[in-house]
Amino acid sequence: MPLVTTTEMFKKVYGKCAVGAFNVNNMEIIQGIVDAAKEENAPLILQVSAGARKYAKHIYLMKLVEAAVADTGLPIALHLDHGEDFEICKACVDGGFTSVMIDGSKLPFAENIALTKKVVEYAHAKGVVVEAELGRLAGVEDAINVSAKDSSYTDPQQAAEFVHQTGCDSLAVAIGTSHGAYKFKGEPKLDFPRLQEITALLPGFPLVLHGASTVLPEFVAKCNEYGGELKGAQGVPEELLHKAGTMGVCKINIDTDLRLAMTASVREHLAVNPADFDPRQYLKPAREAIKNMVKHKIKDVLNCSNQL
Ligand SMILES: O=C(CO)COP(=O)(O)O
Ligand SMILES: O=C[C@H](O)COP(=O)(O)O
Ligand SMILES: [Zn+2]
Ligand SMILES: [Zn+2]
Repeated sequence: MPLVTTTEMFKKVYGKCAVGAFNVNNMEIIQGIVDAAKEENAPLILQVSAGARKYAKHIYLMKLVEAAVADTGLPIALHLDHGEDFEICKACVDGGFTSVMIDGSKLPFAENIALTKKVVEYAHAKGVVVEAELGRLAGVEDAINVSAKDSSYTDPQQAAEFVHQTGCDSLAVAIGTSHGAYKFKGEPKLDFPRLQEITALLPGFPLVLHGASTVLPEFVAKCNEYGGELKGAQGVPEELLHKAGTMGVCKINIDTDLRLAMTASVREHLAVNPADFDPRQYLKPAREAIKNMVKHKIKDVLNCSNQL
């Protein structure tokens, strides 16, 4: 089984649930994630950021992901996360990725369209699919006023126009999520009426939610218990993610929860076993922590077990 694109996965899950897209940076992270997906018989997207490519190198990540496919037999999509220009998208298309994101969300509307279109033309000619982004995932504060929200959240009419003009295969939307471990100051909220409007204007079209980690309290607590300093960390509640998965969101991006699971495990292990110095002693439980967390996401939050 070669790497696959997301086209068939998204068709299969549309309106029912979302596929988990997990950021990968090294072998233990990849192994923890794919072992979980294998046990859940779930579709899977592994994504690589520009930072991950720089840290681990394209070829190492590529070979590790190919090894994961050979080892598990799972249909896995390999995706570039937040490609910021044509060149990095081209490098990933040419380098064996099956999906790329061109993130022109910081550009004016017309420039975002032009850049996305250019990437779509190049990628589609090589059988690679393209995720684009419209709207800004700024940190959302409780007191955000309506006009600030209107200028940063995805405008439904613009979303429809953007998709028709660019020919992109999926679209990341801004409805209240943000990247990292500090997503909300007050009560976590997503703009579901806005999501509903976008879905109504783009029926059957796959939407993507970035910044969708839950920032699981058990990992935050464990980090803090063993010397960490994560004060006020808060993510997207699981039931909101589950709901988004029934409203046209087909891909849910998770990175922070992987980082927290791994760091909590390493901190605990080294605190409890101060004499240990073999990396395998602390990376093995860290890999296991990632696997258990990802299984929980797939099964209980995204609801995409057995969707192959
Ligand atoms: O959107 C993401 C990667 O593109 C990750 O979001 P989190 O920071 O919420 O995990
Ligand atoms: O959206 C960002 C992802 O969490 C990737 O983060 P990174 O750029 O630090 O690898
Ligand atoms: Zn973005
Ligand atoms: Zn993102």
